[in-house]
Amino acid sequence: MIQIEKLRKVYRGRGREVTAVDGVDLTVVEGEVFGVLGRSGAGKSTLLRCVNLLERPDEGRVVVGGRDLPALRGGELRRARQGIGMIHQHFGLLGSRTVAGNVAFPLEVMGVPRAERAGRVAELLDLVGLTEHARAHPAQISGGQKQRVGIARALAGRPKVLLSDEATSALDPETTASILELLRDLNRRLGLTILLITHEMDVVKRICDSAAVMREGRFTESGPVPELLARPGSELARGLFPLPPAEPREGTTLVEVTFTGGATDEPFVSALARKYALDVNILGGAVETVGGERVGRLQLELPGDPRTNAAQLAFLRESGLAVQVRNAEQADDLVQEDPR
Ligand SMILES: Nc1ncnc2c1ncn2[C@@H]1O[C@H](COP(=O)(O)OP(=O)(O)OP(=O)(O)O)[C@@H](O)[C@H]1O
Repeated sequence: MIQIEKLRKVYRGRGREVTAVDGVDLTVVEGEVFGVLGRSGAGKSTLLRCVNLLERPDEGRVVVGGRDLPALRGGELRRARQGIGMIHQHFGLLGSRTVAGNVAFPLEVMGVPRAERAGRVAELLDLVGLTEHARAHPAQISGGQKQRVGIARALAGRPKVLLSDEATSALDPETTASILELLRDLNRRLGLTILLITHEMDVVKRICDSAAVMREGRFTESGPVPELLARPGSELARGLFPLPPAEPREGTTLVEVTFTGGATDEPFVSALARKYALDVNILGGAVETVGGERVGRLQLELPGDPRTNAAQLAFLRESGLAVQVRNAEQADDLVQEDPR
C-alpha cells in the first residue's frame, strides 16, 4: 500500500544542510498499522510528510496505492492526496467553526454538494463518537474530543491511508488509550492502513502490527513487531521490556529469553529445570500483550558457564524462544548466538 525506496530529504538554508531522511526503505502492507518510533529530530515528521508530499523528497520513490506520487502533478496529485488522510499532534482545528463545521470543511474543499455534506458529516461524527458534540466549538471540548474531530476530518475523503503525526502526544494516558483504540477500530472496520510516527513505546505496543526504529534519518530496525521483539539486540524489545542491569557472575550463564505467541503457553523454565536438574534463577522479566499476542522477556541465570550449558541453551531455542547469552564470550564455538 505504501512503498518507499531509498528516500532522502535534505533541508538547505543559511549555508547549512540537514539530512533529515537519509535513505529509508519502508513497506506498509495494506490494512496494517505501522509505527515509526524515534527521538526528537530523528526525521520522523519529515518522513511522514514525504508520504503525502507535504515535503518533496530529494531522492527516492514514494508509491501509495500503486501511484508514484512525486511523478504526479496538478489535479492528479490532488486526487491522489485525497486518498491519504492526516492527523496531527495539535489537532489543527478551526476555532471559529463548530465540530460539524470542521468536519464539513474538507468536503467543501472537495466540492461535495451541500445536500450530501450534512449526511456525510453525520456519518463521520458517528464513526468517531461525537454526534452529541456536533454544535460545540473546539474551545468547548476536551483534547481527546478534538483529536476525534481531527480523525473525522481526515477521513472525510474516504482515504485508504491515514498518516498520524504524534496524534496522542498532547493527550493524557487515558485519553491516549481511547484514541489508540479508536484508530485500531477504524483500521479494522474500514481496512484503513495507518502509518504513524511516535516517540512513545506504548503506542507501538498498543496498536502497531509492524514498526521501525528511526535514528538520524535512518531505520536501525524494522519489521513485524513480534519478530522485532524476538530479535536479539533489538532496541524495540529493550524499550518495551526493560530488564534490570545484571552482570554475569563467575561460573554462571546469563541468558535473556524472548518469547512470542505460542511459546508463552509452555512452562519452559520449569521444563528446563526438570530436564537438566538445574536451579534456574529468574533475575527479571516482563510479559505484555502486544498486537493481541502475549510476548515477553526473561532474564535467567543458569549454573555453569555458557560452554557447559550448550545443551540447555539448545533446548530453549528448540522450544521456539529467542535466546541471547549475555556472557557469550566465555563460550567457544559450541554456543552460537541465535542468528535471527
Ligand atoms: N523545515 C525545516 N528546515 C530545516 N531543517 C528542518 C526542517 N524541518 C526539520 N528540520 C530538521 O530535520 C531534522 C529532522 O526533523 P524532523 O522534524 O523530521 O524530526 P522528528 O523525528 O519528527 O522530530 P520531532 O518529533 O522533534 O519533530 C532535524 O534536525 C530538524 O531540525
